[in-house]
Amino acid sequence: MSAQLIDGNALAARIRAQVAEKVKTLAAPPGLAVILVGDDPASQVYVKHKVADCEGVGMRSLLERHPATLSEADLLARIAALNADPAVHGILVQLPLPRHIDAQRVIETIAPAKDVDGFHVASAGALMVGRPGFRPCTPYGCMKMLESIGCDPRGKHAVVIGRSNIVGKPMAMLLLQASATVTVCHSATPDLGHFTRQADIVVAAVGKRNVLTHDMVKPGAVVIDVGMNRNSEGKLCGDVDFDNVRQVAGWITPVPGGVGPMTRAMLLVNTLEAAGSGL
Ligand SMILES: Nc1nc2c(c(=O)[nH]1)N[C@@H](CN(C=O)c1ccc(C(=O)N[C@@H](CCC(=O)O)C(=O)O)cc1)CN2
Repeated sequence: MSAQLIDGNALAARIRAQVAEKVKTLAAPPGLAVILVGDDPASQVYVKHKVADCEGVGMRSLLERHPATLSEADLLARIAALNADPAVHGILVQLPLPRHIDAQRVIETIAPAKDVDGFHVASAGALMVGRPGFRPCTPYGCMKMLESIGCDPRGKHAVVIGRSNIVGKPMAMLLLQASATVTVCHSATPDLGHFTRQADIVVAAVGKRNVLTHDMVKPGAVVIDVGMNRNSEGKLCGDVDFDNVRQVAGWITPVPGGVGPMTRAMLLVNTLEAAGSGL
């Protein structure tokens, strides 16, 4: 039997519609500043979508494009100015940044109250101790996808493949907070399949094609694919061997059309929250 698809495009559209309804009730539209440094082609596409998403739900967006030669000091000065601007509720700096800029220092310069990416150490700390705060958009979107199919992580074994600060670690924390038993695997994990075969929920977030194959999945498991890679024909694909894993899994997210659109939708939810309103 083939797994059921978790349609990220459809769920994201529903969330955007809810955000748009909420924005209409506000005295002033929430404002999101999006900073792009350099000309990475994928980043250009993502920020274009983010700006369009804002407009689609009635939010204000402020896109700042800077050349790859922008100095770190100048970028920090721009963030300080946006921190002080009351019309800007959320600030995001598109990653990756050029090598000469320390991304962590940049993130730490964003006012925690405007950290709609949820990458600031204050947001990460709040997540760690279970306090309210901005949740990073990708793992937040993955949790919404689980909720949408009625998958309550409580008591389930979840395996997260990947330990990045923006996906793997916060994903593990969110699943733990939802009372899953969580295993985090990574590049130094021997025999990855030993762990994933025990999982009711697998989240693959390493950025490497075919990290998860059908023999590594428990029948009926929920498989969430965060990967964003290109195959040998240049086609977008995830970390999961989709065609084969879908024969074993119970639920699976596609790439494209899965986690990506949800990442963008949760950015809108965080921006709404930064403007003082929740869904
Ligand atoms: N400041 C940030 N930088 C980055 C983040 C982030 O959350 N904040 N995450 C990723 C990139 N990313 C968001 O910025 C992102 C990637 C992909 C998608 C998406 O919608 N993907 C589509 C396919 C798009 C395509 O055709 O290329 C899909 O999966 O259907 C949204 C957001 C790194 N940087």
